[in-house]
This record gives sequence, C-alpha cells and structure tokens, in this order.
Amino acid sequence: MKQSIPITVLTGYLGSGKTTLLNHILHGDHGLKIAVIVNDMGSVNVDEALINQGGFKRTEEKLISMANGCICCTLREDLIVALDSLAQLPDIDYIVIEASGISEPIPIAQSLTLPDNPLGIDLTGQVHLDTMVTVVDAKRIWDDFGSGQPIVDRQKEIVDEENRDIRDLLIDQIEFCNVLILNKCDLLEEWQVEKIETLVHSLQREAKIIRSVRSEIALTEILNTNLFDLEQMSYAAGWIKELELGYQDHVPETEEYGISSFVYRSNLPMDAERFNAFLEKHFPASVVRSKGFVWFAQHSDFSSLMETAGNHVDISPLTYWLATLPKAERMQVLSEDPEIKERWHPLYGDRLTEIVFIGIDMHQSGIEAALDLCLVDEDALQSGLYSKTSPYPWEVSSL
Ligand SMILES: Nc1nc2c(ncn2[C@@H]2O[C@H](COP(=O)(O)OP(=O)(O)OP(=O)(O)O)[C@@H](O)[C@H]2O)c(=O)[nH]1
Repeated sequence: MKQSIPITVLTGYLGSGKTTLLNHILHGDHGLKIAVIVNDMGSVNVDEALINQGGFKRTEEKLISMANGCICCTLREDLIVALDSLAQLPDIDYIVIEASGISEPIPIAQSLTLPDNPLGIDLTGQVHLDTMVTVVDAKRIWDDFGSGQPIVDRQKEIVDEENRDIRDLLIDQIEFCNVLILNKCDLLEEWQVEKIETLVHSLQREAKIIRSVRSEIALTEILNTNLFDLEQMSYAAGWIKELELGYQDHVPETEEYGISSFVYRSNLPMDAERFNAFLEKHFPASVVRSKGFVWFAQHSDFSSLMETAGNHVDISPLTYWLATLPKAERMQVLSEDPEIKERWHPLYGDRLTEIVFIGIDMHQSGIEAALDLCLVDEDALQSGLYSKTSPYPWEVSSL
C-alpha cells in the first residue's frame, strides 16, 4: 500500500526568507524526491521563476505554482485539489508548500488535516502534515517591536478584531508552528538577536527556535520531523477560533488587513539611474514587498531581479534575455514554450519589465506614474540617444 506523503509547510511574512529556504531544501542532500507548491499573492509568480532559476528543473521534481490569491483563503480548494493529484503520483517522497507571505497558517493546516471540505476530497491517508515552519525576519521584528513596546504587551492589546494590523499576522505566524526560523540574523547585533529570541519565545513556547542567515539550517530540523500534532496544536487559541468559525468563514487578508497587490509591466526599458533614484528617494512606504524583473536600457542583454522587503532593496543581474541568444537556440526555446512566443515583441523579443507590488493602502496610479517617468522612450531607444551611465557595476561575464 502507498504510504501517506509527509508535508512541510513554510509560512512567514513577506520577504522573510521562505524562497531562500526552499532553494536550500531543493539543493539539500536529503535523497528525497520532493514536490513543491509555491503560492504567490500577485498574479505573477516570481518565486516560481526564481526556483526554476535555482536549478529546480535540473532535479526534474514537480512544481505546482498557485498565483493571484492565497492558499489560506481564495485558493484553498485549489490547494486541496493539487495535493490530491500529487498524492496519485507514484514517485513523490515529500511535499513542501511555500505559502504566500500573507497567508495565515491555521487555515492551511486545517485544509491538510480536516476531512470535511466542500469538495468532498479526503486527504487523510494520502498526505499528512509533518512540520509547520515559520520563517521570521529578525530585523523586521526588531524594527517593528524590538526597540519599542514589548511584543507581548502589544499582543494583549489586540482585542478589537476590527483593528487587526500586519503585526497581528506576524504574531499569528509566530504562534502557530513547530519550528521557528529566526532568519536574517546577520543584520542585527548579537544582543539584539538575543532580545528578539526572548520576545519570540514568549509568544511561542512549544516551537524549536533556530537562528539562521540566508535560511541555512540543517534540513533534518524541518523534514520528516513528525512534529505536527493536531491535538496539541488544537490548544492554540487561534486554531480553536477558526475551528469554531468553520471552513467558509475565514476572512481574506485583503479585507482583514487592507492588503492589495498589482503588477507593473512595461515593454520599454528603465533608465538605470532614474530607477535607482526612485528606489532610493521616492519609494513609497505603503509598499511592504516588491519583486520582479527589470529591463534596463543600460544593461540590455540580460534581465535584472529587483526586490524590496521593508527598507531593504536587492537588485542584481539575473539571466540573458532569450532575444540575445543565437537564433537556433532561441527558436528551440520558443517552439517549446508557446507562452513566451505569444508575448514576443517584434523588436524587443522577451525583454520586459514586470514587477509585483504588495502593500497596504497603496496608491497604485501614483506608483505607476513614478515608474513611467523612469522609462526610456521609444524614440530615444531607437536612436540610441539616451544616457549610458548606470549606478550598477555589473559584469555580463558574471551571469
Ligand atoms: N541580509 C539577509 N538577507 C536575506 C536573508 N535571507 C534572505 N535574504 C534576502 O531577503 C529577500 C527576501 O528573501 P525571500 O527568500 O525571497 O523571501 P520570501 O519569504 O520568499 O518572500 P515572499 O515570497 O515575497 O514572501 C531576498 O532579497 C533575500 O536574498 C538573510 O539571512 N540575510
């Protein structure tokens, strides 16, 4: 008889280090054939692309991407269907689910453990929840709570459901897990990490707390741990509350916290200096997380990955545009991937800027207008009359 497949769920706030951890797992020396479900709230699943870049295809493992919603609410049924279909595959040893950064962990655990969903699919015996992991950005916790009011006092204050904010989501994610990874410890001093560890421990007494940099932890801490125990977890206050409310009554984060997302797209390139000035001087505080691919006029042969998480900005060269590859190679990829072919621009090929913004009460049109001002226009591009200077000292050979 086929054995039930264990599942590890990775939750954690936007930009905490879940994808970094997932890539660490996929490159790990565990000998497991792992299927992965990646969930992104925006309509473009950037994580999926990054995981593919990270060598996922090489391992020929199974990746299911769920975008434009959250597996704890709008995509909950899709998650159940996906797990049901993965369980039918003959050679999967393990499933890792990366939840979107705004997912609440309890409804996800519910979907995996309770047989009474509206689809009538009973996952019991096919898959089981092995470990709930929460990745926490230690720097963010420090900025949000560490230097000011103690986190436990804030928790006591949270009595009015109408006034829940992002910090409550962070607390929910901290509270409901078996393993808590305190990531980005490199961004704090030792005494600060100690303080944060104490604060987190005051909220979460059961979970194992592991400090990390770039989510580098021993994989035995989060795979096949057998730590998830439904009965024990049922004592968690939030879990009981959700159970009482029932399956359908989970309030989506969009309503609960005023979170929204949109994708900025352009077929024209960005001017690197103007884009950099936007990031450094005019980046709106309402954006909690952004992530995407940028075409820079000054670095036109390859795409760049830009991402922001809180106050941190990361921008780096990623990979050559298909349009720059030799014709035979390009035709080969295009014949295999009709989606790229469909989006192919007659002049610029697959070059495109595509950035997902997730934030709270964002002024979308204002952000779009600011980004439009960074574009190099068609005439300048055609004539080559645009600034060639860039603040990014990238060597093409490093790709
Ligand atoms: N300094 C520092 N940066 C880190 C660390 N771990 C991850 N990062 C960076 O933080 C950013 C976010 O990391 P991700 O792994 O994409 O975070 P995520 O939780 O998957 O983000 P979402 O999918 O948007 O929720 C990236 O730029 C990472 O390179 C760390 O330990 N230290």
